[in-house]
Amino acid sequence: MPVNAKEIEILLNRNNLCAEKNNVNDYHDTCSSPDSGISKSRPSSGSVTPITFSIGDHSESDDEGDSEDSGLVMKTENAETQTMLENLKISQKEEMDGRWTGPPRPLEECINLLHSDVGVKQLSDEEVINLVNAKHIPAYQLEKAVQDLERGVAIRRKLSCMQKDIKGATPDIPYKNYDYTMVQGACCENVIGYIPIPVGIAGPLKMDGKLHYVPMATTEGCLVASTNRGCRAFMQTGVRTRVVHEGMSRAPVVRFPSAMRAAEAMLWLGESENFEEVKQSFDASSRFARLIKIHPRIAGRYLFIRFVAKTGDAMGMNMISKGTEVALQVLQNHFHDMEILALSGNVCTDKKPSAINWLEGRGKSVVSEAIVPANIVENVLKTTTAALVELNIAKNLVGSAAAGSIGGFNAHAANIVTAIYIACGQDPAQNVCSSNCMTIMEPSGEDGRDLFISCTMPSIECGTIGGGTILPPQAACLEMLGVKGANADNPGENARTFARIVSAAVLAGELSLMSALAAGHLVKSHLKHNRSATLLSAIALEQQAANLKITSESIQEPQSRSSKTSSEKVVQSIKSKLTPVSSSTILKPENTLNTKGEAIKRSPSSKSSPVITTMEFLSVPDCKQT
Ligand SMILES: CC(C)(COP(=O)([O-])OP(=O)([O-])OC[C@H]1O[C@@H](n2cnc3c(N)ncnc32)[C@H](O)[C@@H]1OP(=O)([O-])[O-])[C@@H](O)C(=O)NCCC(=O)NCCSC(=O)C[C@@](C)(O)CC(=O)[O-]
Ligand SMILES: NC(=O)C1=CN([C@@H]2O[C@H](COP(=O)(O)OP(=O)(O)OC[C@H]3O[C@@H](n4cnc5c(N)ncnc54)[C@H](OP(=O)(O)O)[C@@H]3O)[C@@H](O)[C@H]2O)C=CC1
Repeated sequence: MPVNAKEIEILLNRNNLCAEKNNVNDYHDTCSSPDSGISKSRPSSGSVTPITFSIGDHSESDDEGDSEDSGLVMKTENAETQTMLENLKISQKEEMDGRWTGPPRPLEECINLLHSDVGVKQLSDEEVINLVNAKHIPAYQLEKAVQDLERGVAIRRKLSCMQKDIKGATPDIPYKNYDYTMVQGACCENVIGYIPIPVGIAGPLKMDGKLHYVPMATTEGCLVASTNRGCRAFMQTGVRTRVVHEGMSRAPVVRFPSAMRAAEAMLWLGESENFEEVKQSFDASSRFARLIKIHPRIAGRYLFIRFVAKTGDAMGMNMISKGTEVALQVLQNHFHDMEILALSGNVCTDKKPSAINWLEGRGKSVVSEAIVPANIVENVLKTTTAALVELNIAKNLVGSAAAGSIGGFNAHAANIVTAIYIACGQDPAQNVCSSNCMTIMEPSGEDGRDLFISCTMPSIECGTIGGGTILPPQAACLEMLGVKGANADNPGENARTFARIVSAAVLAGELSLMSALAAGHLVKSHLKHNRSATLLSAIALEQQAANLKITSESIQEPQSRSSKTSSEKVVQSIKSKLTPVSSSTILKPENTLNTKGEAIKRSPSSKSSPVITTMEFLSVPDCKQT
């Protein structure tokens, strides 16, 4: 179908909006939001949807967003615009090849096409949406229905844009050029895109004689810099690590007719031949999961049976859950009156704070240590061993005890664990127990000016295969650490190495943050690395403008959608929209208050020129200080 001028205008406007918001739009919607050009139109006959999207004739559009669109139409004389139009024509034609571009056809016709062999690809997005709304396609199975992963995601975005509450948000969530084959059936459902998170690198981290570069995905400025400084401090002497225990756990809750009967089952599990019988079934469920311990805990008629298993290179929750289900069948063969209440009874304990993981361990239990020479403590960390040791006792040991902490005898292990977990495709919810850590610092060397530091982390739940580790960017981060996937020669070795790296990186993070706290540098460093100066100066300008009572009409929505993604644009738009203050809006010097609410006395020079223009105001250096 030929592309008409109105459509191109609308597409261009959408494109323009996206580009304005993101500067890059190759992974964004060009047509996903009513705000960005898709209009409501009356449903055609056969359609059951109260609101539909029209990609065809927009002449009848009554969308309230239209006026916004028309205000943004670009002049076609512009050469750059012409090129964009041509590109859009081409891309639209490619997109439409073989797909219906006319007004939606009757529902019955679409249903027939849906169930035909080749027909589904011919349905327009609008027709697919009609089928979803008429409950012929579940919205969560769009990818399967249209036999195209990215198109399925794109249509779901259009559907979600129809929900009033979220329609404005979706275009800022990228979705294009992503490998959804890895996501389907493994990592996420009802997909509408992905969230890009900045990934920094800390290192080299010298650990057990090898250098590692540690990827960390975070939005907390200062965190990577801090961990990097810790790594730098370890460069001379290195970090030593050891995995001291290994075992993932799953603890179902079962119930018996009496507490005596529950006790009987508990004692039965303690017999070695019975353990062997259960283990045989458990181990048969996987090539890598190996039951090493059963730890039952009784509470009246309830029995919590904590199965502990090695899980090779996988974090192992799916594997161990599968094995546990089989093992429970064995137990039920012996105890017919045993009632299985749930496969997880919280004694596991997964993704919740608990003493049991802190005491018994879960996943990999790792200890790491390093000695930092006095000159490094003083020159790189800007503090002293004595100050660090004293602070560590006061904060990480006494402070955490005073807070009633379980496993939180550290400064910020969770920061490092979570950033590495997100980068490396771990289950981020497992940061809860994986961050259990006790940091110990002691004076070392002949004069006690060197620092001994260690971190003990009993429950690092991690893997290098399974879960999110299969996604290409996350797998690349594991690759950077040399631990991607299964270790063919020695299954489990990659996951153990990964756990050691996590622990060594935590050691680096602990050392650096504790040093910053001891030196009184925390706030200074976070104000430098952890606050958007551009955005804040834009906000400060807005506040200044408001304080100076510049007419509200002269500042039009500085935080409007089209400008909020670029703080520079906010500044620019404020600058461009601020007009010189007319004499009717001149501020009397005595009406101008400083931040303490006191009247600001103007200098004679400012008095001699009573009309303060906005540009003058913007150039006043003090305006940053609000
Ligand atoms: C920010 C620093 C590192 C500056 O530290 P500095 O000593 O002023 O920096 P420097 O310029 O002298 O450089 C020293 C080394 O730091 C590294 N470094 C320095 N700058 C960078 C950078 N931009 N990017 C990457 N690496 C950087 C780098 O390794 C460098 O060595 P070089 O390579 O030059 O020989 C320091 O002040 C610091 O570590 N601050 C602590 C920040 C921190 O740990 N934040 C974590 C979050 S706090 C929190 O969330 C938890 C909390 C606090 O609530 C928990 C609690 O209750 O305790
Ligand atoms: N089910 C649950 O209760 C929970 C699940 N999760 C989720 O579980 C997922 C992770 O489960 P997990 O069991 O780790 O991973 P998977 O479910 O992906 O299982 C690992 C798979 O890798 C195979 N494998 C191949 N080589 C190895 C090797 N060297 N070592 C170990 N396994 C190998 C295993 O084989 P084989 O089939 O022979 O075992 C198994 O099929 C994550 O997405 C996480 O978010 C998180 C918490 C709870």
